[in-house]
Amino acid sequence: MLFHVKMTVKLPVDMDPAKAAKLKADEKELAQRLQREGKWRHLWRIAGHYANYSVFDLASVEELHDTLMQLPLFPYMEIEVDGLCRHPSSIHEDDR
Ligand SMILES: O=C(O)C[C@H]1C=CC(=O)O1
Repeated sequence: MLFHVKMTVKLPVDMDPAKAAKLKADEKELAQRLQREGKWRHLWRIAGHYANYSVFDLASVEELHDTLMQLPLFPYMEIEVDGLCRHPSSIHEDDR
């Protein structure tokens, strides 16, 4: 199942810079592992915002929920999710 996810990161302005740096490093490590596993298919920065548009390819809504909750930055994110399905006019057979 494909999911389009918008993540907007809102770190507290008074967060300890070392704590913020650790959270970002841990987030990057997990994000790159999930990309290597084929679960996090796209990761795009939204220009001008500390936010991203992502596409996840996961087995279920439960797996999406668990994956998002594992993200180190999860407590500091606003997350919007849309489920995706194949468009009847799409010419790309590998769209799922
Ligand atoms: O920077 C972000 O958009 C937040 C988050 C998503 C992946 C990652 O490495 O950090």
